[in-house]
Parts: sequence; structure tokens; C-alpha cells
Amino acid sequence: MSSWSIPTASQPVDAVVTLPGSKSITARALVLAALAAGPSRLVRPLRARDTDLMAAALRALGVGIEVEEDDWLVSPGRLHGSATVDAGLAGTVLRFLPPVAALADGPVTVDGDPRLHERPNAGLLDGLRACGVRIDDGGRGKAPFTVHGTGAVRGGAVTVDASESSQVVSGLLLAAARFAEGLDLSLAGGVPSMPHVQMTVETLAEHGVQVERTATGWRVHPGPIAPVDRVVEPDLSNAAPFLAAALVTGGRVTVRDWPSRTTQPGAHLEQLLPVMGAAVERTDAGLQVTGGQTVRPLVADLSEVGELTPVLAALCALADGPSRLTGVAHLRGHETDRLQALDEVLTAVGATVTQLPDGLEITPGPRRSAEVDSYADHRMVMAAAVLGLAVPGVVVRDPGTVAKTLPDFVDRWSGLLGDPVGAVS
Ligand SMILES: O=C(O)C1=C[C@@H](OP(=O)(O)O)[C@@H](O)[C@H](O)C1
Ligand SMILES: C=C(OP(=O)(O)O)C(=O)O
Repeated sequence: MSSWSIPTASQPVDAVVTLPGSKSITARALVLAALAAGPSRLVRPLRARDTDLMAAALRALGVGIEVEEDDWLVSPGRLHGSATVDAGLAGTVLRFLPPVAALADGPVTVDGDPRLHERPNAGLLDGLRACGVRIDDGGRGKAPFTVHGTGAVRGGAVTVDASESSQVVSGLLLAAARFAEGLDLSLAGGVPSMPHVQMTVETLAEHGVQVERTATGWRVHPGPIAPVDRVVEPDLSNAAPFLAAALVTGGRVTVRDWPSRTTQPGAHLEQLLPVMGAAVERTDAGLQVTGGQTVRPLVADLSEVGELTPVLAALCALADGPSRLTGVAHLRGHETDRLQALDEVLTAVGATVTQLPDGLEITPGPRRSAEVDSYADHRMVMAAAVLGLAVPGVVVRDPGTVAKTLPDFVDRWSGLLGDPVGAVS
């Protein structure tokens, strides 16, 4: 296991950053292209562990996915088992692949990293069962499990519990046009990360699927899924640490190709970062964030943008007052229990942290060096990188875990600081 001594910023950063494609859009585009009535081209999809695992899983079910320079050419095929699929630690594969597997002819087993075995998935598996699919999960509601595909899914009216992950809704909606009766999905409770559900609905509509909001959820009409060629937007959640660097160092960072309109939750950074003292401007080059004299605290409900919590929490630990982040109980089921992990890391560098049932209170304190874990969580490495800008001597173990969504993050970070060494040992 290697560790990374995070470089401290010796001067304000001043950089223009180009980021790879969105994980969430790439995953949806792959699944819909795989279920479509003809071939689709994905231009500049994200190539990272999560999306490579999704492509491998679809290939294992009979989908053709050819690499052509920076693009993926997806050719749907007859979906078949038997197959074993490695979901790694990807929530997108864990929740988007099983409804596709249910359409395959033969059993498909989904397994992954040790932590995947702890990620909640009963909402999805019970939802699929209500659609008429047989699943063996040993009664755990978690991976590993086997979906016994018969080549067809009934679908119809189902009520699901998506309180632990919006991906339960997205996974079912993505495949639903291929169910005999479509899907009339009702929610049993709340759902976090609504922008991600909206992203699913809009991507379905782009593929010609008839999908509508109902009083209790969403209805997808049965019918063909049209192929679509698309250019994948940059990943705005992965923009967060780079933009945060502008705040921490009082510098300026521009993220290129910021979409004028998007369903990505990272778009909320445009409203959240000014609360923390930044000036944000859309320029011809992209979204430009300029830091102020200090980082200001944040009091916010992050339920819609839970993915941004680790980097925002790191900023809070460097702010000039106490912060309170709420609405993110479901982060306890992410790559790690992120509320616990953030508590440990922020405390290690000198903050006082109180865990709430659904969030964190963070009071900055005298800063101190620390060696911290990555918790197999890409966003914890990114959070540590933000802390290390201002706290000398922050070392993060196993930084390679960023490969989940941004394999060259460490090199990019060193480039941002003009530090070619980027000591990884
Ligand atoms: O649908 C998606 O692409 C995602 C939805 C969200 O999941 P949760 O609702 O489980 O937080 C988000 O955190 C995850 O990173 C990606
Ligand atoms: C929660 C995340 O990932 P996943 O898709 O694995 O749930 C994330 O990327 O922050």
C-alpha cells in the first residue's frame, strides 16, 4: 500500500482545468445504449474503474463495446447469462446492472469488493422481485446475489424504498421501457440525490423513452429505446476539489467546458461556493472560481448533492467558523461510512466534529499534521488533498483508490500546484 504526502500550497493556485467525463452520465449512457434498438457512440466517456466495470459487466451479458480512440461504440446484442459480474465498489453497477440482468436469458451473479457486501441494496432487489424477477441474495439484501433472468420482465406497478440510495430508482427506470408492462414506480419514503433521478429521467427522454412524473413516483411506458450518439459532459463532482483549491489558497481555478445546463449535482457548486466566500463567474473558458481572504463556514442541507459532502466538509474544516452539514444520513452506505470517515479525518487535522444522525457539525481548530486513511473512497482522497493544501504534513494512505472515478488525480493535483514531484511513496 502506498501513501501520498499531500503538497501544501505555497502560493495561490491559478489554473485552468480540463476534466474527464461524468461517471453518472457515462453509466446511464452505457446502460441505455446496451438496451437500445441499434448502436450508439459515446464520445469521451469516463474511463475509470467504475465505468470500465460497467462496460465489462455489459460485455459479459452479450453487449458489444468497442473502443475507438477516446470513444466507446456500443452495439446491443442478445442479453444472456450465465455470467458473474464484478461491480467493484460501484453503486452504479450494483444498482443499474441487475435490472438489465433480469432481461438476460440465464443467471447473473453480481459480486464485488468486500465493502460492496455492506452497501444497502434491499430496495432494488425487492423492487425487482415486485416486477416478477427471481433473485437469490440469502435474505441479506446485499451483494453477492444472483438474478435469475428469463429473457423477459413483467414490470407493472411497484412500490420501492429508495431512502438509502437514489440509484434504486434510477436502476429500475433505466431498464423499464424493456419490461412487458413498463413500470409504474411509487416511492415508499424519501429519496436522496434527486438531481441524479432527474438525470435518469432526462437521459431516458433523450433515448425516446416515454417517462412521466406521477403523484407518487414515475411511470415509464414500454417501448423501444432509441440509440443516441452523445458527448459526455465533464464530471462536475470531480471538479469540486479543484475549485475548492481556489478557496483554500485565495487563488483562481477555471473548469473548462462547464455545461450551460446540466442535471449533475456538481452544478450546485456554483451556488454553494459563493456562500463559502468565493466569487464564481461563467467565462468563455468555463466556470471560474476565485477565492477570498478566508473560507467562510457553510450551513446547508446537502441531501440533493451528497456526493459533494467530503470536499465541502474539508473546506468547512479550514473555514473561519463552525459549519453544519445535514440531510446526508445515506452517506453511511457509500464507499465507506462517510460521516464516520470525515469525523476521523477532520478530527485528525485539528477540527472538532460532532456526528449528527444525518450529518456533521464541524468546528475548525488549531491545525496539525496527520496520516489518514483513504477508506477505499476516492472522495476521501480528494478531501484529504484539499486539507493538505493548508495543513502541512497530511499523508493519505492508498491514494490509488481515486481510480474509481479519476485515475490520474494525484498527477493532476501536483500539476495544479506546479509541483512535479507529487511525492507518492
Ligand atoms: O445515480 C448516480 O449516478 C449516483 C447517485 C448518487 O447515489 P446515492 O443516491 O446513493 O447517494 C451519488 O451519490 C452517486 O455517486 C452517483
Ligand atoms: C457515492 C458515490 O459512488 P457510487 O456510485 O459508488 O454510489 C460517489 O461517487 O460519491
